[in-house]
Amino acid sequence: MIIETGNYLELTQLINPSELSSILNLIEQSNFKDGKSTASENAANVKNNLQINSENNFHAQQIGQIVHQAISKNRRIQSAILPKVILPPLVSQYESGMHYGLHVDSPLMGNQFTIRTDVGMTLFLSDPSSYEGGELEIMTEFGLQRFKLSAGSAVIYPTTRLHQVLPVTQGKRLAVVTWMQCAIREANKREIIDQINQVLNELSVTDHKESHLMLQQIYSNLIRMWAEI
Ligand SMILES: O=C(O)CCC(=O)C(=O)O
Ligand SMILES: [Fe+2]
Repeated sequence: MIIETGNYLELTQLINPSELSSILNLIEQSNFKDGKSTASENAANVKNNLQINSENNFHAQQIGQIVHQAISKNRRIQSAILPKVILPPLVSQYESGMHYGLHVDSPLMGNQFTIRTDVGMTLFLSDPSSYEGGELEIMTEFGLQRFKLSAGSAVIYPTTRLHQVLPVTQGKRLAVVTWMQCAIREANKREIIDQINQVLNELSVTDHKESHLMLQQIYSNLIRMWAEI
């Protein structure tokens, strides 16, 4: 029995190749703007990239829908993150020489509605061999972790951590970034809920019907105790 655990979720192929090419097509029809416009004052000082903003942009809204659907049907995300609200995503582009220095994301975000940002997500859109640099580097509680994932794969991480996008020195890095408010605010509680859910899935294919039912009750009651809706 392997229980996946932790607050850094790596999702291989969050979107499939056809969703990826739809997103890339939509991006081709959109215009990028200076990314400083969506950063808080402190972050704007270290932010040097280009962005497409979902608000008032039809193509970006369609990208948002594809990403939203992929998040909603992904069982690992639903189990470990319990998203309550997902922000309309931003599409970002880093060309050679661009980077996003060490920063902390705003705790509250959103224009049409405000969410508390519990976790952030980067969905990588470019083939990692097509650009140099551009790793997402997070100062985790276990030390520095770098992510440069395959096109279509994503990482979700606690927004409480300082992070940066290292300079792109060659090629172009495209990514979709978004933030979520979780039904359960604290990461350590979400981890317990996720672990129970994984044991429940293991038990569901065995004959331990009473244990399964009992654990389902514990799982449900803990969510009732901890969720803020
Ligand atoms: O592109 C990324 O991997 C993360 C970008 C980021 O940190 C941000 O937009 O706040
Ligand atoms: Fe960030």
